[in-house]
Amino acid sequence: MSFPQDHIRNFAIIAHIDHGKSTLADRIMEMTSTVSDRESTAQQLDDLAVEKAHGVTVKSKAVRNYYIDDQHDEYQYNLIDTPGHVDFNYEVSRSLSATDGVLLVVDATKGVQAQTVANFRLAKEAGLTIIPIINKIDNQMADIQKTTEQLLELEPTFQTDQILHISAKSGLGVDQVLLAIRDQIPAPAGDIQAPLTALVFDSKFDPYKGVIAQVRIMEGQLSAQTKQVFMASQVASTNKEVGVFTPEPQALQTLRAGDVGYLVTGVKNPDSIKIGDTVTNEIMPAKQPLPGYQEVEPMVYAGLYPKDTDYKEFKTAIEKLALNDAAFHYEPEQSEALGMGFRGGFLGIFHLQIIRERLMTEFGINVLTTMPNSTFKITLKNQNEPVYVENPIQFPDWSKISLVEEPYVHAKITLPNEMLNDIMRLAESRRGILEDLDTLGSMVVATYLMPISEIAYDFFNELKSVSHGFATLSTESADYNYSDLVKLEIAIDYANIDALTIITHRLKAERIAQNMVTKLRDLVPRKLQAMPVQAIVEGRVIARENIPPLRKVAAKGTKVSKKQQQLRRSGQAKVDIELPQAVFDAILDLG
Ligand SMILES: Nc1nc2c(ncn2[C@@H]2O[C@H](COP(=O)(O)OP(=O)(O)OP(=O)(O)O)[C@@H](O)[C@H]2O)c(=O)[nH]1
Repeated sequence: MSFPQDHIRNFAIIAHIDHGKSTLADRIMEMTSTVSDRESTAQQLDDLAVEKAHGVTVKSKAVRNYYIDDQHDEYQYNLIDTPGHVDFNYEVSRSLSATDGVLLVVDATKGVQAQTVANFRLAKEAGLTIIPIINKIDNQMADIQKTTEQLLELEPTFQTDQILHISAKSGLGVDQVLLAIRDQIPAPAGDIQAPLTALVFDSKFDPYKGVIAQVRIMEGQLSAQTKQVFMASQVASTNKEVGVFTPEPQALQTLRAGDVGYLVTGVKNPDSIKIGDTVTNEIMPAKQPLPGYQEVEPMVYAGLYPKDTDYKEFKTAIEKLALNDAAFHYEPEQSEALGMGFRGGFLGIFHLQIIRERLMTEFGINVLTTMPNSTFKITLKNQNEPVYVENPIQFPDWSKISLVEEPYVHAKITLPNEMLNDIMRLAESRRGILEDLDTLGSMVVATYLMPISEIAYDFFNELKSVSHGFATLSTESADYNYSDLVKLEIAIDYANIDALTIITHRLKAERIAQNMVTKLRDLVPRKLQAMPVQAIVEGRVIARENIPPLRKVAAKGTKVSKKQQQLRRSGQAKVDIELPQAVFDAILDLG
């Protein structure tokens, strides 16, 4: 069924974590009879197994709903679900560009929180209509007045009587939300007769259908079985099907300007469709692509190695996963200790965990991940042009280096006023330099210049724990800056273990080295003879422990000769040492 544009609304729900976004989405789907009561299970939109396990929404999705208003007029409501975790901010902005307005949901028992502020800013920057909603008014702890004041501090142009009061749980007041969407969010613009431009805002790989893209049609129309071109990647194909999620996929003849839907691209290679690309018609192409999304740059890199899977199968899984996740980058890598694998690029540690779990749940592949690091910019003594290194193993010998720089970010931390001192201490311990301090009612936005490597490890979790979940973080890349970094290598039984090499700040090297050797002593599987674990920086052993032998009395003749030691160090004689994931996990905590 085709809808006139003025009967279409495209919107998203944004909120701080746990403020009730998914519950409201469920209720809207129920009340627009998209999903019948029978089908309704808790949190319809979170269908990836990982999302269930973490209780957060990882991938965006658009669902078409049909709303019949008080005048018995029928509207098409396209609801785009957005993720909540800070690592996925890029997905929020991407989903927002497919909408014309947002529902800003605030929990009445918690009030405006950090992610409320951060998401509000993203929506405002995108020029979207914002409908403020206070949720959980059924809860005894609800403080509607205070929450209203905080919303007015956030946006003085909000009118008190326009702020909606609801219980997403019981459905109370949600009818007013449906009316406000009709009355306040603008209908999509876009000429149906113009050449096609459609924005790809998400995509995934289906083993039977190939690449399926989610698109917002900006201009023109896209029909089933027509020839289309992806303007950035220059891939042309005849699509197999177009349609919408209701939330089950439902095929349609045509998607028109203003519609949000899916496109079975007819493309088999997961690599060739990029999120942010513009789809146009091959016969009547658009002159210009839409302004694309920002290329998402990884913040951290780590090695990914299959534990008991064939490399080819692993490679296919990685390719499919990357298609579904524009922020995940990868390239082949080889390690002496771990064999063939990939160097993955991620937005942060949480993103890395998600990828690891998705490989397990969606592909049944168990992977081992090495210590994450950021990119290093190194100027060598005899060269002018710097080299960029993403893998600690390729970090040059210290004697050849004249300057090491690492990427910094502007880290914007939004937090309640009274926590400022604690957060400042935390940021300074991570080499943060305060750049800006901005007050927004009861909240403060502190901006720090910080090395990505300091944020990549566990900064977000620490921030959460120091602020009891009240602070949020968003980052924007800054330039490279000088850092006194050193390469810390680990040798077990005199053999360098490449996968354990890390780059760290000189002032932290000794503490980290001592922690590493202590953990390795306990975690590396024992052998018949005792084995030394050494941490080496710039040719010097700075920490050492012994892995005890399996039995108290060492077998005779297992002592390693000086010559043998030398051969092992230079990699000419291999030692067979098993590295369980526990080793890498333990070292991850060292930050
Ligand atoms: N009392 C009450 N509880 C609610 C209401 N809305 C949501 N909740 C509860 O609040 C919790 C969080 O709700 P969700 O809908 O999962 O929150 P979310 O914002 O989608 O969370 P993320 O997906 O993790 O960002 C759940 O336990 C809900 O049952 C409400 O109106 N009243």
